[in-house]
Amino acid sequence: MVWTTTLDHGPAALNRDEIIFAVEQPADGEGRGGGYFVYSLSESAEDGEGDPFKLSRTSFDSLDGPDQDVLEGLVLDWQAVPEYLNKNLEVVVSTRSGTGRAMGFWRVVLQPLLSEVLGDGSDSSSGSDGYRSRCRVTVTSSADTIREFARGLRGDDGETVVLLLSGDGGVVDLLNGLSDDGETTKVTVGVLPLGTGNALFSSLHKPLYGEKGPSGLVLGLRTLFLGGGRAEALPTFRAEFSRGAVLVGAPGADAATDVGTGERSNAAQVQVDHLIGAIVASYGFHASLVWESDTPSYRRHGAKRFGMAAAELLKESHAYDATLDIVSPSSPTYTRVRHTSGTGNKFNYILATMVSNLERGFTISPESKPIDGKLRVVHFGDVGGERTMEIMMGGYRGGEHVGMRWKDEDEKEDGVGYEEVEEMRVTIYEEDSRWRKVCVDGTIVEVPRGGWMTVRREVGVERSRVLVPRDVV
Ligand SMILES: Nc1ncnc2c1ncn2[C@@H]1O[C@H](COP(=O)(O)OP(=O)(O)OP(=O)(O)O)[C@@H](O)[C@H]1O
Repeated sequence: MVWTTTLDHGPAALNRDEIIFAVEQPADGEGRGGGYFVYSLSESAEDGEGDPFKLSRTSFDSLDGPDQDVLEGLVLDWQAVPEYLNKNLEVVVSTRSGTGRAMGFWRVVLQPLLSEVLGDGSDSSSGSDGYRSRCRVTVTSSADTIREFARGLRGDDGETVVLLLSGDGGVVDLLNGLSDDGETTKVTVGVLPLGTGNALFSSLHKPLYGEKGPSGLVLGLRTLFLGGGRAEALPTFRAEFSRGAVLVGAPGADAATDVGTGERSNAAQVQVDHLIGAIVASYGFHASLVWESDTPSYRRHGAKRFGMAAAELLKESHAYDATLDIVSPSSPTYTRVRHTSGTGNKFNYILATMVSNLERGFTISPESKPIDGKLRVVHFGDVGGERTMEIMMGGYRGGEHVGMRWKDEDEKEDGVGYEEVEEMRVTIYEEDSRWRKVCVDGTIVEVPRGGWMTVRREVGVERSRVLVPRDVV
């Protein structure tokens, strides 16, 4: 464990983006002591060498100095720690998320901070038994661990807070493990972004992200410890699949086992009839990219794996044989979506989302706001690899792709479709199973030829609550 306590640095020694929070130290009866402890986190590059995390505590007499404006907004009052930190804490460490840093983060960063803020029960004179007696840690050992864990929480009456050290896959595992259509569960989830894309986290924190600024983990810790008790209902959608749809594990890995939503047909194929999601449901380039980039050799590269796998996929420039029908908020029936590009009846991209960002720097749905509960679809036709690339680059420029339009050689006009929907249905006609993968929040499902996926916004359903940063919603 790297736990560096630095007591002799002045304010200029701190990197303001690394500051998590500051706490005031009580002075003794004679006015000695007092001042502040400032906690900060430095991280090494995800795919770099050396210790990934270093947590520091620095002592100051006062907050005066160059970082005063930042520090004053980050003071944690010992007497007013967020009320959810006094509930049962369930920490979930997802060992396979991202580049495998979750366990290190728990040991080196989160556990010491919980001890500092809540006490660890070792000081009997404080009269507090600390957080340890009400904190349980679950470390994943398989693709089923989080679902199993979540099943054990069903029916929770609001007394549990899950601190999820994972990416989006952990969120969807949790939601689906919790989801039992007959029972309500009231857990509150705090996400510490240790996955690759971390779309949900990045979208919830988007208003706080600048060009540079604090890392996702620093922001996640600020939300957790300074959140001011903000836990909001997490909007969700329900994806349903035609008969014969199966869950697919990462390429080359053993298939996932039972998801609690379908029946097992054999060891490698688990039937699935529906999944609950909160982030994204897609078919085409995005789903293929998520699936094909999930190999150990790509994973090693962190978020860069998407770009690397994208380059390979774009070379193939596959046009997906499918139809898309949508139900808009103003119409009760399905309308067929058509594009004129290329063959005129194929798609490169179909993606429904409830969030703005798929990664911190990649805005897929610029109109989406944190927790707005709206489902939006981005789609385009058979435009080829080069134009797909141009469109995707618009996502890295804040979502400029959604306004893109063009004319092909035959003067046919087309563009990127972007609209709010209540529901969408994708029907897939591909022969080769490689091109029949759909993605729900990172989980891959293979749909049979002629089969479909529908995605419907859930209205009036609260499956869990999620911690949101102060001043965002
Ligand atoms: N030890 C393990 N063995 C197999 N699967 C695991 C293990 N630990 C976690 N998992 C699964 O791996 C998946 C990790 O997905 P997660 O989304 O958290 O990371 P990611 O794919 O890197 O990030 P993102 O989805 O944000 O891009 C989860 O579905 C989780 O259940």
